[in-house]
Amino acid sequence: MTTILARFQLDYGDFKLDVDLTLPGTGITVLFGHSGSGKTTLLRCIAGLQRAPLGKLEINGHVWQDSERNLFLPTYKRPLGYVFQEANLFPHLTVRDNLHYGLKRIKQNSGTVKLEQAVELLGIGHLMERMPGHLSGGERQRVAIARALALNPEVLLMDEPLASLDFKRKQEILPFLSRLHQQLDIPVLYVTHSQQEVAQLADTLVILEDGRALASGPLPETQSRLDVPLAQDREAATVWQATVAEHEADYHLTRVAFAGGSLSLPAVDAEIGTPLRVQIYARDVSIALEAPTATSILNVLPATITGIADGRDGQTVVQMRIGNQALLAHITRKSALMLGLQIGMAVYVQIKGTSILN
Ligand SMILES: Nc1ncnc2c1ncn2[C@@H]1O[C@H](COP(=O)(O)OP(=O)(O)OP(=O)(O)O)[C@@H](O)[C@H]1O
Repeated sequence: MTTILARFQLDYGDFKLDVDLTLPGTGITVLFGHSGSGKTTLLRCIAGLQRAPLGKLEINGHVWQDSERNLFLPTYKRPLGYVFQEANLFPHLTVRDNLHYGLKRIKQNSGTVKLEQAVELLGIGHLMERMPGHLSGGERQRVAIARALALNPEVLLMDEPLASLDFKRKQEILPFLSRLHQQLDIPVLYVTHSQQEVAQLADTLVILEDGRALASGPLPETQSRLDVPLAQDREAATVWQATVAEHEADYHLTRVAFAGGSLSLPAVDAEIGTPLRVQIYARDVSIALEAPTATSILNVLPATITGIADGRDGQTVVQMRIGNQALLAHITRKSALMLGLQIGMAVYVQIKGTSILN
């Protein structure tokens, strides 16, 4: 399996970047953190737009930087796509010409993504003869992403590509981004400070703070780590990858399977086997010591407590595992004491609500 090794040390005076990351060579890795945490600086180091004095970067086994050997591949020699916050299309060229621009310098048909496939994936076939000035912000950004993909990159770097769009446009474009990682093998490094984008897109999450990686790993594990601030947040949630297993038409329900069992959800219009992302807010999870026998809640699952921490405002944050899946619960401190919750205890979780993200 391909991996991305990224080790950088850089000093701007007030700000220092110091990261040592091993990231998967597939799927979407979200670089998440507050403004000023170093997300863009890290992405620029990976692109070679910023040269970290101490740095090692290896993509797919190819070394793009190794300061010990004084090796630094300039940006134009790095097979990458870069999507910025603003689409940066040439205003005097049609969408078609924008897409073809830059293709001349790369070997056609040598890689995994063809221009036609990028156009199809981003749903922009009907826009090919338009000028950028006649596109919506979301359409412009889709063209910019297709243009980056058509370069056949070994890695796609995206720096807050939705930040300049309003809520409605963001919602329009997110499904296209989800499709990228379902249908392409290119690793995507995606910068955002939006928890919603993390939930909808991330396979791997890197949490940056003050130029350092506080945590890095698969999304549900990283979201539910008790030593990073996300788990304490009022909007704390865990996102599970699941697949549609069965439709219970009489009840208007769909059963989805995940690594630790199955969940009943309000009916989903999707074929059996369709992958789904299911978000479970920590506030929607309650805990019982015995299997509740009389309850209206459909999703009751056996779990093991793996961590307990104080939360805000009289809350306790409980980290659990259900099969291979991590889950967070926010319960009152009083309930945690009354139940005598401890690490290693076998409990039952009741999930009051779920939301489907794709
Ligand atoms: N060329 C530079 N010279 C000096 N300081 C810089 C330079 N570029 C960025 N910085 C500083 O480095 C820090 C990290 O900036 P960076 O843009 O990487 O953060 P970010 O997490 O992407 O923030 P945002 O979400 O606001 O874009 C900031 O304090 C910024 O002011």
